[in-house]
Amino acid sequence: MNAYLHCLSHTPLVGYVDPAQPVLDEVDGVIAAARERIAAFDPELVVLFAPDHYNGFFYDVMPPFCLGVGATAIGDFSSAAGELPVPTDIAEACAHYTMKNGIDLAVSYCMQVDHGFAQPLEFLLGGLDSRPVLPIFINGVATPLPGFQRTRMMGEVIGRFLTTLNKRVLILGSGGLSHQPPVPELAKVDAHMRDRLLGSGKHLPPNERELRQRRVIEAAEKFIEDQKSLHPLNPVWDNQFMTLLEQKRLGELDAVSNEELSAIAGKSTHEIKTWVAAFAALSAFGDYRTEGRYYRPIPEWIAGFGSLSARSQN
Ligand SMILES: O=C(O)/C=C/c1cccc(O)c1O
Ligand SMILES: [Fe+2]
Repeated sequence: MNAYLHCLSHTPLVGYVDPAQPVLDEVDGVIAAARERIAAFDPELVVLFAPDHYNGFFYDVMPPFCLGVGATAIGDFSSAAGELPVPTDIAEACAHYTMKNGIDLAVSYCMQVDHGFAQPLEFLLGGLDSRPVLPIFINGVATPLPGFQRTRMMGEVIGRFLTTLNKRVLILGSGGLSHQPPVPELAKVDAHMRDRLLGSGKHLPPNERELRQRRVIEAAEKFIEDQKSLHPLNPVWDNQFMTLLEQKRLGELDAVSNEELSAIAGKSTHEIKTWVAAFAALSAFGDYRTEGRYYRPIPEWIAGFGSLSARSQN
């Protein structure tokens, strides 16, 4: 019974607005090394905590957490599209266990996911379907958001469930660190976008999909020139956060409110709750040791870009 963890920033801007070649090579090297460690661990099951960006979850029903008993990636930007291989029996057992243990976890038998889920599976495992996956959505953009404490508790319960399986489990967290790309906010949008955020955005017409992606690409191009055009990246916060995880001080984040986090590091930084859930799940396996820590602010990708592995010690 052991577990391996990897948390990785994602960004759909890879291949659209890239940093200089030496930075690309550096990131490629970091990801290749993580992929090798994961391959050596040879996971039998992957648990993936990831957010959504108004591609699968909308304000018709917006859960803080949702387990996909079935899930399909839409292939936004250049991410992979297709069905995720979710083991139904394990997913259903996980949902029951989690609900019985005090966490209200929504379930979806047809969860639609985007690059937030697809990218780590592609980068770290070579594709969407290489291993059985339990995909767990954590709302990181649509207020009201879950807080750090609740997210940590959810991760701990999922982790306890995983320890019952007697399998080699890979736990992934996808997103963050500091960043604020141009994601629409319900309180600020016009009637058309409001309708999209309330649910009609689930099947965007191709021209609107193209416009949406163009808006993000243009924001990245502008951000390279003017780092005040979006909320600035915050390497100090990002490094403090990674140190907290390394030092097993997750609980200290409970005191940070969502409003504070948005102000410190940007409104999409809530994606780091996927890292908190992942580390909390790993902690259910006992002591852990981190490895492969990497961080670099990459404005081209609108991302405080981080990568961190950890292995359970028993
Ligand atoms: O518009 C989107 O779908 C999201 C874009 C984005 C950009 C940069 C970093 C991220 O984590 C993103 O999801
Ligand atoms: Fe994101």
